Amino acid sequence: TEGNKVDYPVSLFTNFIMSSKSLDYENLNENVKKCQYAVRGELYLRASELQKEGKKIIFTNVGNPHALGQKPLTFPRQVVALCQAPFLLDDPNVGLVFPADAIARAKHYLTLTSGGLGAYSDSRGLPGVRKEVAEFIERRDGYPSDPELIFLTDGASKGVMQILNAIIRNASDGILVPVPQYPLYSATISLLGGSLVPYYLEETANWGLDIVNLRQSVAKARSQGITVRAMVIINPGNPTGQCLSEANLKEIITFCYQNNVVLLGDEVYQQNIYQDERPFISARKVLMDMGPPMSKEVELVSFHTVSKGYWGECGQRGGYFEMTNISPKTVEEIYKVASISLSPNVPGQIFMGLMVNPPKPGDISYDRYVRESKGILESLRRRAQIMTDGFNSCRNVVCNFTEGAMYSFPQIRLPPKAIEAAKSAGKVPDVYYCLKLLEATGISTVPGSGFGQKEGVFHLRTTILPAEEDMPAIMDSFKKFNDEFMEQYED
Ligand SMILES: Cc1ncc(COP(=O)(O)O)c(CN[C@@H]2CONC2=O)c1O
Repeated sequence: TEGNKVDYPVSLFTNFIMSSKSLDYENLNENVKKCQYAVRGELYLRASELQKEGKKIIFTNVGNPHALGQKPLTFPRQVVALCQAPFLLDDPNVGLVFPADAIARAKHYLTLTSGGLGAYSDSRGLPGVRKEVAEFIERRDGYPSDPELIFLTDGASKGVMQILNAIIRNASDGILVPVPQYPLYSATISLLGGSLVPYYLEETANWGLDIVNLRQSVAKARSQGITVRAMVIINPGNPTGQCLSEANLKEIITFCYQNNVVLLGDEVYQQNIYQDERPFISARKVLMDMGPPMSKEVELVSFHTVSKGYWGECGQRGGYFEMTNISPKTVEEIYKVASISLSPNVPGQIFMGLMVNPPKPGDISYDRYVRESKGILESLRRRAQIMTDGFNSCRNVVCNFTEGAMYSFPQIRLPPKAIEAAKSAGKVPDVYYCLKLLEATGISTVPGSGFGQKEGVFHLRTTILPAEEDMPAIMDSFKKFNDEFMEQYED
């Protein structure tokens, strides 16, 4: 060296400049590159670009009620506000702004935490809130529930990922997923290097589950060397909105018992029911009703969230999963992995506690809570009907009624010339159609191909969340676009 100048061999720099960087795309985990999540995919990105260019966009791609104007329920926000700012509780005028039951509830939750909302909780969540969830399940199903088998999570998504992570060992492990499916499942299975085993819902049977198709899917997977380990049900369905009947659930539980498959019951839309023929019944209740051996043998994990229902508190990231007939050693392992992330977010946990244990008759806040929640649910039911009727008024569109959840999933019959045009544009037909819809009307949807669908059949998914007063105009705008599209491409 001369003085303090260090002469490095040129090869070192050459290597440095020539070799790609660790986080360059080509060096990424292949499973990361493989996974897809259409709900915030190409259409959403294009809609965001158009919004930046000043176009008015109606983001009906995500089940995100507050982003579309739904007001939060008052009581939970009062309680969590006081929990977030406990110094307000010391203000002599607090009772002038907050109702006594909200004040009392906030004080209760603060005693459950170990130092307020800023402190980590147990990795499974606050025991006091897990107890509230267990009591909710007992009231709902009529069977005891153990708080020790309930883990609170940052939204149901994280719970689903934790459980799939525990199940999937390698590419030979198959997970049965309903198609059309919510792409949290396909994306997570890809990310974890497992195999998705599709079972097709029958659109002409109101997206009913066909047990024969289920058995065929399993047989095909096994012939390919796949071990089917778990079965996902989404009830009510996303994107399809169907509600499973008690008979369906009995068939599914029997199937899981006969095939030694763990049932993953995604029940995040259990509050979102828009018809009376098939009210929500939990997989756990049906399992317990069936009695031994199944009620003792069939492994079940049930998921719930504060993001849906008439709460719509998506951003609070509150969720839980409950484990039934899962071996204690496995529960410990799942707890061990949960502890890596230290703690689910505490405000989200409190929202979960409030959702499963809302104001009761006689409470000061009860009337307002019932008025607000009933109002939201009744409006969602009306919007589901407006949207279904709007789609079915178009000659090339057929749409099953949204029995539950918060989506409409119409089938769009595309003429050959449109399919040709899509091909020339290098797009999947329903992506092409949804992009044209977006450009013409600002309505941002998700193409059916993002959820999986039968070959040669095309759909789009939209939510029933736009404000009720805007719904007729939105459906008129859709109908106008669709009629013009068909004029252009129909033979
Ligand atoms: C069936 C299903 N399970 C789980 C989740 C995740 O919920 P968390 O918010 O609790 O993680 C969603 C969210 N639905 C997405 C979000 O909005 N639109 C959708 O399709 C869902 O539809």
